[in-house]
Amino acid sequence: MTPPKKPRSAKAAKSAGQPATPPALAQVRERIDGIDRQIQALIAERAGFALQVGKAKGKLAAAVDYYRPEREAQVLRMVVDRNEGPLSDELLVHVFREIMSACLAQQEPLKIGYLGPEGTFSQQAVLKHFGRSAHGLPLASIEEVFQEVENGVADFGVVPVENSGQGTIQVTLDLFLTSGLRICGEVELRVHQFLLSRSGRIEDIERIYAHPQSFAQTAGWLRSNLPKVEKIPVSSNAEGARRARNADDAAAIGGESAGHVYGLKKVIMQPIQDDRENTTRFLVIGRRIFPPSGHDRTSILVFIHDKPGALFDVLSPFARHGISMNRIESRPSHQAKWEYAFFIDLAGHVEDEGMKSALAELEAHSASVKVLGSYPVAVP
Ligand SMILES: O=C(O)C(=O)C[C@]1(C(=O)O)C=C[C@@H](O)C=C1
Repeated sequence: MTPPKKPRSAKAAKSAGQPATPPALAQVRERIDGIDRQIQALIAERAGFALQVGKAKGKLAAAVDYYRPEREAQVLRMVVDRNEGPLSDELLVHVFREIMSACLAQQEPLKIGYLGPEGTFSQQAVLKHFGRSAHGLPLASIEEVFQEVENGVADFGVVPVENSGQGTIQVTLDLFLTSGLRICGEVELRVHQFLLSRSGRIEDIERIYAHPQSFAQTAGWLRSNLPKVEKIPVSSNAEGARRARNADDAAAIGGESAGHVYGLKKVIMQPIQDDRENTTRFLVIGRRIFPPSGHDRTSILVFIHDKPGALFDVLSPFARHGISMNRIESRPSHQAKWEYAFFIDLAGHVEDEGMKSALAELEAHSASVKVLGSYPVAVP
């Protein structure tokens, strides 16, 4: 989380209307009530304009047609640019996402598929990106998330693609090899692992349930603090929390929301993962590519044959056009022996002139190129 911002100076604080000595509590609360009235009236006014924008888009079939991720990203970037504190960028972005989520849901809430059950980090990523007014659909697997977006049951899906400590989630990349879906957004989620149990008392714990990834992310803490406790791997952290709910001597490892959903207490108030910066990147998948937001990323898939200089031919058009590459990952193509697919993330949008030229040059050299999507870079 970005640290809360302080007013720039004593002068700034004064001009922001903060008096030198605090008035009595009742008076301050009166001021707060007045501000709340204004905020509420402004939110209602904003919701009215959002409805008007909706109408201006013409008669559209469903909520998915009103959704504009590029506009949402621009709104949130303006929030960050205006922020002079004392609240953090992350917190203000969260508040404005919720307002936009509610404004959009006035037409009809978006339906978002994710890897369930409830309480997973994927569900947290859905809430972070689409807000609480969207309707989450917990699904059994990442494959099912792709299927339900393909067949229109879900408007969008949210799938994990990489973790800062554990690397790529290969199932997700491989699904793009055959799917016709597009990437419409990305979400970065700071992953905080908590030790959760029914009693909340560390001395009661004799066994811990968790997904193997969560055991890996907390291995150091467990070695130092609970070396003798039995570790039982399960299919998801939410499943571990479900099992821990039924026993006094068991605990689970998982996100804060798994604790809420399954009624467990935090045994330790702080997260217990070894890497404080532990972050997972998720992709938003949908059925189309949206226009540029002004700060975008493009993901492409390039199929090449194993021949000398093949990788050089893939990379050089982007270098020639001054396009930065953020990530490159290779996977067997699953189409022909010794044929590879390169997943490449580039700075910019497919509608940019430089990107168009680079992609045209690339197509002339490689077996085939598939644009997976152009989407706004994650806002905090
Ligand atoms: O600007 C629009 O196109 C809107 O529909 C308004 C609005 C908003 O609340 O700001 C709502 C939903 C869209 O996803 C983007 C923005």
